[in-house]
Amino acid sequence: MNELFPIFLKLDRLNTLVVGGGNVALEKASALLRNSPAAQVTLVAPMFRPDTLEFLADYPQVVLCERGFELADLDGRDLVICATDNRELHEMINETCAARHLLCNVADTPDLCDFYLGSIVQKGDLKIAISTNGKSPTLAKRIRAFLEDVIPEEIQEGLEGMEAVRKTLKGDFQEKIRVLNELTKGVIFRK
Ligand SMILES: C[C@@]1(CC(=O)O)c2cc3[nH]c(cc4nc(cc5[nH]c(cc(n2)[C@H]1CCC(=O)O)[C@@](C)(CC(=O)O)[C@@H]5CCC(=O)O)C(CC(=O)O)=C4CCC(=O)O)c(CCC(=O)O)c3CC(=O)O
Ligand SMILES: NC(=O)C1=CN([C@@H]2O[C@H](COP(=O)(O)OP(=O)(O)OC[C@H]3O[C@@H](n4cnc5c(N)ncnc54)[C@H](O)[C@@H]3O)[C@@H](O)[C@H]2O)C=CC1
Repeated sequence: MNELFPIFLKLDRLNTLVVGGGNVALEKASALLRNSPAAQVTLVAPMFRPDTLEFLADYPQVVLCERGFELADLDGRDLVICATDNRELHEMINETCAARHLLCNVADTPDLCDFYLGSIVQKGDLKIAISTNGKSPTLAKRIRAFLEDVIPEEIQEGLEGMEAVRKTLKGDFQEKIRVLNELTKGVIFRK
């Protein structure tokens, strides 16, 4: 059983630190910023790869610190993602995060993670996060591609229509639920 609890974070209101500036850091930073383009992200690393710098150039709010990690880098953070090639550093950061009640993800090291990143399907306002409980990120990627394929682009019109109806419904909560259930009965996934 997958016991992970999924939530959807507002990364523009949180402060995220990515430790590292190489390939894996780019993967994690792009997962953050493609989902939340206004995410407040700081990266710290003595070396940033050109691909990383090129990607981050589109996000002017992102802060880069070109030096090794320092403990003070954890001050004021909400989330920390470790993506260097230094396992001991990751262990130290992970322990410090635990002591400070900071949520920490260590790329490719499930044992040191408080949370995992998921595979994300995006269609307008619809977002689906997929987790395989760490069993197979590759299978998660395949499932994402499948869902991207089968969910129609028109889902956005459906969502906007429902939002409009929802705003017009006044009064009794139970009645509201009844009307909304009725309206969505025949939508896409007919049983
Ligand atoms: C536990 C977790 C922790 C975390 O990193 O958050 C984790 C752990 C590990 N990943 C590894 C490898 C790969 N990861 C990917 C890809 C993704 N990995 C992601 C998440 C997660 N990866 C979390 C679990 C998510 C879940 O439950 O499903 C995704 C979904 C999200 C993201 O990272 O943005 C993103 C797909 C995004 C997309 O495209 O949809 C690929 C495929 C590829 O790149 O093509 C490979 C190579 C092939 C393979 O191994 O499958 C290894 C072995 C490293 C080694 O061999 O050294 C470990 C460590 C281990 O398993 O022990
Ligand atoms: N590239 C990949 O897709 C995969 C990588 N890995 C492993 O993940 C690790 C990272 O891989 P890459 O990102 O490709 O390496 P990389 O060499 O591209 O990046 C490593 C980054 O860590 C930074 N770093 C090193 N010491 C630091 C410190 N004290 N403080 C802050 N930053 C520091 C470096 O400056 C660099 O930016 C490696 O151990 C690699 O074996 C595992 C599976 C796949």
